[in-house]
Amino acid sequence: MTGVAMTSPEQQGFRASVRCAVPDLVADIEVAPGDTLAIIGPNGAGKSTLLSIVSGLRRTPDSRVAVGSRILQGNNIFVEPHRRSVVLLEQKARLFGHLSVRRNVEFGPAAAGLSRKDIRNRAQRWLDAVGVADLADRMPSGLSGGQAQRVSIARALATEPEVLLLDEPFAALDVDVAQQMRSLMRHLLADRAGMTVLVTHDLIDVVSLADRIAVIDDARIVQAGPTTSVLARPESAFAATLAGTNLIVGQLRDAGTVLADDGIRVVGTAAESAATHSGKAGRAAAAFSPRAVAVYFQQPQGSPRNSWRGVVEEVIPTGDRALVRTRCGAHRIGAEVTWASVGDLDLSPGTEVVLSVKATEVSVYGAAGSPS
Ligand SMILES: Nc1ncnc2c1ncn2[C@@H]1O[C@H](COP(=O)(O)OP(=O)(O)OP(=O)(O)O)[C@@H](O)[C@H]1O
Repeated sequence: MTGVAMTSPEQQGFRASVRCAVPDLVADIEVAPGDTLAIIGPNGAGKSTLLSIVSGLRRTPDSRVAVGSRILQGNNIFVEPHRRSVVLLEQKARLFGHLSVRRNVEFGPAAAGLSRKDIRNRAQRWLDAVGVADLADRMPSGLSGGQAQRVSIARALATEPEVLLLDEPFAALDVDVAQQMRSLMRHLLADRAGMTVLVTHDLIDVVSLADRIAVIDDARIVQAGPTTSVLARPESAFAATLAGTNLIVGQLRDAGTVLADDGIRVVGTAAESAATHSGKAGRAAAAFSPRAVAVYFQQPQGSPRNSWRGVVEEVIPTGDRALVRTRCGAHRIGAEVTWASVGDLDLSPGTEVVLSVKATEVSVYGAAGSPS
């Protein structure tokens, strides 16, 4: 990707063409209205630098940033961060410690010059939307980490930004709280007409929230495309590691069951409550580790709830074990097994096998995006 045209009024999405000398960073991104782009990549790849430039917190002379025909940076224009309608939400909730929860959420609408009544209404709407209305009179020091992050989401969204930037928003939270927040965020994003850029290291964040992915490595974008395509055909070591988890995306049939387009049915454990676990258009993802996959010659006894016929494509050494990559329908499923099993089953490319996974080893959660 090279220079991004910044003046076409037909293009209503968010576009940034980032050029930074120190650190040396070149990255062009585009996000369509209503979409979420995940930026993934190893530590030090340049993700946070990218967000700081598009939010206007860091000024680099050659970068260009626009939302539709509104230029935020470029053509001798530099819009200050608080006037961009771009909000950055970080890992750590940064609430104003001297203001109550309600006042924190009212801050943005008040700064935008809304009437007192509109400020109250808008803050109340967001306090309700993120489930913290009952905490409105508390001070930030009296909140748990998860509550504080909910309030900071309400505070960010109460400004109704055109562009929401999320920098590892759940990384500092306990696993259960992170899961609740992810589910909340997915619902908020599904209703948003604005654009979202999400920086994350977490596969579940990517699959739950992102329509598209840009993989950044060594300060360059090395792959970009729809989430499921990039994860199915990762072109960088980082994306491949992230995609190392077996992932089957399809329609949610009932709580914990995903039916993929090629007919593979996966029964798992719903990671979220029944009311919230399906994503856009009823899409859901089932994820399980290659270590949870057992390989047999024939249908195993006791008929486990997940068993699929497949053909071995590759046997890859991973130290004291082997990763057996198999093709099942349109999917690739990896199984990590001992070398003794490789020998006993005589596994090599072309061997027909039956794979099985316990439902308790499979996490099912709502997925963003549509099939690619
Ligand atoms: N102001 C600066 N001056 C010089 N180098 C910087 C500056 N800011 C960041 N860097 C360097 O630029 C590189 C990219 O940093 P950045 O924080 O953007 O990476 P990241 O992808 O967000 O990493 P992480 O996943 O660890 O947060 C790193 O090597 C970092 O040390």
